[in-house]
Amino acid sequence: KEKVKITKEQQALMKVVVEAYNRHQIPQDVAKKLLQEQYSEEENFLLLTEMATSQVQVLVEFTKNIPGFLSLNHEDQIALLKGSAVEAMFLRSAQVFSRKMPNGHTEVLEERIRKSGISEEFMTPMFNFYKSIGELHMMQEEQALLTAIAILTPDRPYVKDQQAVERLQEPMLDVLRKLCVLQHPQEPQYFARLLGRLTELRTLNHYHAEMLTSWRMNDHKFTPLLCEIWDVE
Ligand SMILES: COc1ccc(-c2nc3ccccc3n2[C@H](C(=O)NC2CCCCC2)C2CCCCC2)c(OC)c1
Repeated sequence: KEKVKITKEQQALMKVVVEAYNRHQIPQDVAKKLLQEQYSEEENFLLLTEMATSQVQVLVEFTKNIPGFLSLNHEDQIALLKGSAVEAMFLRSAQVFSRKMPNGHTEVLEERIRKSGISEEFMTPMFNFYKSIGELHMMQEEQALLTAIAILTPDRPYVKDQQAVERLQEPMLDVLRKLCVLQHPQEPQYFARLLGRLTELRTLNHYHAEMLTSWRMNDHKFTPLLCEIWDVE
């Protein structure tokens, strides 16, 4: 049985990505806000657009710290950010949702989200994803690397130099694979399950614009940054 070993370079790569991931956290905690009180559908939509706008800004800062990202062709940098922003947002939401909370808080949070204004048909795929992320009990290193791997997806629309993106994504996949073997020795399939979540994320991408436009309220207003990143307005 070959002894899996994380090299010095891989340790350094992981350290850079995890520190960037932890540095760029959402300013105030949306879960706390949602647990404090019930908001109207309009207030919830505003809260979502505010949180999502700040999350996109945080995502850009995180991405700039991914080794090699800033050396990519500039149009490709934009294509990767635009292509992964919604996935990164749902990945972050899933992590917020599956955080350990005092008894009963997760149920209250789920109820508040169910009643937030989002239409019924999207609840199942969204909560299935949140729960499948929760079941993995991901460490922060795994969360950071998985987010970087999602951003560095070579086959996003309009990416010209896919090989250059693959060359950045592969070392992340290698260190994540080794980390999974070392942290979850009893579960050889754990790495494959993590990557399976990225496939599930892509389906949420597909629903995203409709989730927003079908929010139970009139006159959905978006910030200019969200209009750029989301396919709305
Ligand atoms: C497009 O449709 C939707 C629907 C629900 C969510 C969602 N899922 C959540 C799970 C845990 C906590 C918050 C959650 N949220 C909204 C939010 O604020 N999401 C933030 C986005 C940036 C990263 C941190 C989370 C809430 C939902 C309740 C009403 C107010 C917004 C969502 O987040 C993409 C997008």
